[in-house]
Amino acid sequence: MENQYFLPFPTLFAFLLFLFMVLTLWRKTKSKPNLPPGPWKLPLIGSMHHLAGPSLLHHRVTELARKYGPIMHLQLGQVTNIFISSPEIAREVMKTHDLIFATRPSLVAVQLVTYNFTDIAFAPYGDYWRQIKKICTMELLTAKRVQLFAPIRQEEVSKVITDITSNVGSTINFTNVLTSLTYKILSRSTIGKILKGEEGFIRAVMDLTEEGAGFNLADFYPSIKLFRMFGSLKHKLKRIHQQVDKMMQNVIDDRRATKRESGVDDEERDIVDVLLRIQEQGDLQLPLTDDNIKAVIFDMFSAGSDSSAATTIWTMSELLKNPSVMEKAQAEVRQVFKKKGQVDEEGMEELHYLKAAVKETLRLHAPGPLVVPRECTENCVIAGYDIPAKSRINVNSWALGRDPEYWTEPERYSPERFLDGSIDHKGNNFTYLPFGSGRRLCPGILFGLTNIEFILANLLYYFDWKLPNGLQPEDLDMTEVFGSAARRKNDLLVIPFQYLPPAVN
Ligand code: HEM
Repeated sequence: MENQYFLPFPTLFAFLLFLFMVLTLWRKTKSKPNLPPGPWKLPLIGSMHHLAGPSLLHHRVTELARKYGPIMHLQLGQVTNIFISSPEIAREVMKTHDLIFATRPSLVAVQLVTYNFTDIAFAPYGDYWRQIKKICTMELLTAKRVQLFAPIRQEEVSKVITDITSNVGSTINFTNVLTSLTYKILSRSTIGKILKGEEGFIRAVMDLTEEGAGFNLADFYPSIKLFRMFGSLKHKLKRIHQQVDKMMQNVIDDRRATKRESGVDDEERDIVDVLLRIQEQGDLQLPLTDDNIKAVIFDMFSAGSDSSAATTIWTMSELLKNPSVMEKAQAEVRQVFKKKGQVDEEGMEELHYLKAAVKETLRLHAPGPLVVPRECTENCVIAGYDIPAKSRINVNSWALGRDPEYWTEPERYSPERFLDGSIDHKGNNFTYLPFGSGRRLCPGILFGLTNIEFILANLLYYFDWKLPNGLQPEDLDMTEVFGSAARRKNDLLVIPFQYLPPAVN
């Protein structure tokens, strides 16, 4: 009798063949995500060779995006990197799916300088980040606090005005003057003083920030632990970090000692005072350690000082390069403060043209041209493409600000395009993202802009400016470099001429 449980051979063969084809097809569609387009890859390094060469990273990826499209995939070592350069797709990432992209990649150098990611900028999305960001926006950088720092701004800016007054007619290094001024305002607002050996501290913070932002092999091969343990970077970074750590710990210890000795809890004058009060209250879900406080102090310097100095220097460069814009900005400042005889904080709200000029600077020269990288926490679909979990997402704010589809004559410096006030700094318009957008939006917008605008208003009120050595405005070099911020490659040299003598208070 024929066995009823066995199929005839041809039927069995056809069935197995069919099953094999279905499985192969399923595996193909299942295991190969539909990634965004991108350039060809080599084994091990992926697309890294496409980034080799003298071009800055944001310039190079903008060039590549012209070929591969506004959502582009670059495999860099083991890490999937996604570059975005259209406002619609930036909106999908930073607004529609903001939660999935609300964390940052755990970069090796950053781990050390942020005390194991317990700062604000690089803390992974979660309870700690929510707590520290809330402290930052509700306590450290509120409008009231920024206003309380006004006397610091006033004092430091007046010292610079006096210095420049004694150097009228001579060439001054504007880059140095403004880097130091921005640092001093930030330092006094954050830790209440300017540390001895100021130059050393600025240099150390800049070095740490630059090393942290720099290329590090271990970040592209996260599974190879050996890369994490070795490398010259680690030693250099450790050495500078130890210096900075010691300085910050001394600040905290001194402050505690002063409070103990005086026995009074007088008003909070700076960010350290606020953080120590919050630490002592002890009612946080996750208690604040001294390391957490140092991580936040470091963030204030690293996120706030180079970005603000670079913006002020770029604005001055653009005004010098565009004399008609300089004339309008100066006329406005001089008109607004004519009666008072000096620049003060109350009049700042009336400086619509100067504020538009700063916005225009940030469109063309955002200090973070690729915002700050985010990491995707789960598989998701963006613009119809699969984005695997752990991909690094880079929103190209430099390309967005220069896209001819959204900006007329994008390379022209024209503050007028911002005068109607329809575009704000808060990342609601995805063609303009100098401060990022969504949950990770920069909390230092008000503080940064208040400092930048106040410094510029003073410089334009008291002085006229010329380029040295008969250099014509159109010949001013605007080449940029990228370190801790996108800044001028060459220092800005200028000659001041007194327009009004500084006010005597
Ligand atoms: C012109 C000045 C500044 C610019 C252009 C700027 C830009 C940015 C950008 C692009 C981000 C990333 C946002 C994102 O991922 O969506 C950021 C984050 C941040 N900025 Fe600023 N920033 C400036 C000034 C400041 C200042 C003055 C401070 C504080 C003193 C500050 C503190 C921070 C912090 C703590 C973060 C991290 C926020 C988070 O991850 O949740 N920034 N900034």
